[in-house]
Amino acid sequence: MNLKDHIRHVPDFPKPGILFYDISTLLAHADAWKEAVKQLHALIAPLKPDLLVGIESRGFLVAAPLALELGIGFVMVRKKGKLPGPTVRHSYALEYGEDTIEIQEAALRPGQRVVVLDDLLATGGTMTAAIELIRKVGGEVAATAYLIELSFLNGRKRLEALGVPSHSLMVYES
Ligand SMILES: O=P(O)(O)OC[C@H]1O[C@H](OP(=O)(O)OP(=O)(O)O)[C@H](O)[C@@H]1O
Ligand SMILES: Nc1ncnc2[nH]cnc12
Repeated sequence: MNLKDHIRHVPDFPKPGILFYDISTLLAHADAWKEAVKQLHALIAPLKPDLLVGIESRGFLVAAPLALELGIGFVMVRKKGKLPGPTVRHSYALEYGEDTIEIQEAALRPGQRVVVLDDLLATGGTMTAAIELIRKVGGEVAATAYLIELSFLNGRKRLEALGVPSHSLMVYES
């Protein structure tokens, strides 16, 4: 099965000039979605994380089923203002805008090894901010993983500079 057959390309969304890689079509196809989760499981299980972290919102869709499959917990990184109690937050730029994300201070125990999941790696701005937050609350980021990587936006290099490897199922080079 070619997972790329299940990704819809939408020009000029959410802004003129952006080609949007839509995972809705993958999620709606039971066999393709099951295959994607299976392939991510094969990449992540050998890393033996203590926890998975998912980034709101599409990252949740990827991290939650995988955490269940791995039999480990799942921690949310959310857009600002959504998490109760003490949090740390970080603002960042992404391919088509800017935003602020947060994690709860008590989300991780010091030294816990996490893998961070998102649906897509573009510039790496979102993931850089997430790594910053996880490190601030004492976590160790073993790796990041994605369904889709837009390699021409060089997110992987940006994360390598932080000492964090990236794994992706589908790579688009232009
Ligand atoms: O590598 P970057 O340039 O940072 O871009 C990647 C991020 O952009 C999208 O999130 P978005 O903020 O659109 O949120 P959503 O998941 O709620 O749709 C995507 O889900 C990644 O989180
Ligand atoms: N081109 C793109 N398609 C879908 N999600 C994205 N997040 C950042 N860039 C994106």
